[in-house]
Amino acid sequence: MLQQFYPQVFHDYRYELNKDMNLAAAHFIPDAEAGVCQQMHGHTYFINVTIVGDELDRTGFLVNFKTLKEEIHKRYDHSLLNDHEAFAGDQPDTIPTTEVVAAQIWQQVDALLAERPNRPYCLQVLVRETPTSYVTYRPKKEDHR
Ligand SMILES: Nc1nc2c(c(=O)[nH]1)N=C([C@H](O)[C@H](O)COP(=O)(O)OP(=O)(O)OP(=O)(O)O)CN2
Ligand SMILES: [Zn+2]
Repeated sequence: MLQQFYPQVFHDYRYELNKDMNLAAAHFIPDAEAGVCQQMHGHTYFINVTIVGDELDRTGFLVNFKTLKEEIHKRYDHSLLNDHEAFAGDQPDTIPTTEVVAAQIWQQVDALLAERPNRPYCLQVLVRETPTSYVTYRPKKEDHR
């Protein structure tokens, strides 16, 4: 299946965890460049997050798969993305394009992981908006905690 193709990130952490999820959401891109996508429309977004680390927590997890799903799926499923504060502005980094959605999910997941004593790290977020279009977001070296 097309959605099961993942770009590999090379690293030397001991553990790598991947969590897939689907969510249904609507959006619109308020710019003439977006053509028909200026009109509100929906997607079943496919999301994959890649988490790495050298240490596990006391449960033997890098991070619980369910925690990741709750953070992302619960927030955005069956919502209009433009209604969320992060996507409500008119600056390029607040328009709910696939690129910005991927970057925003990275920010959220990074904030969540920063609180964990075993310090896992999100190395990649993949957001597929349609069967033919996806974006991967990878933090720069200077974003590393
Ligand atoms: N760089 C980006 N380009 C476009 C985005 C985006 O988020 N980043 N988004 C859109 C629209 O929201 C649209 O929903 C998706 O566009 P597209 O892949 O063109 O959709 P199609 O299903 O029509 O693709 P086909 O391969 O032509 O069937 C537009 N551009
Ligand atoms: Zn769209």
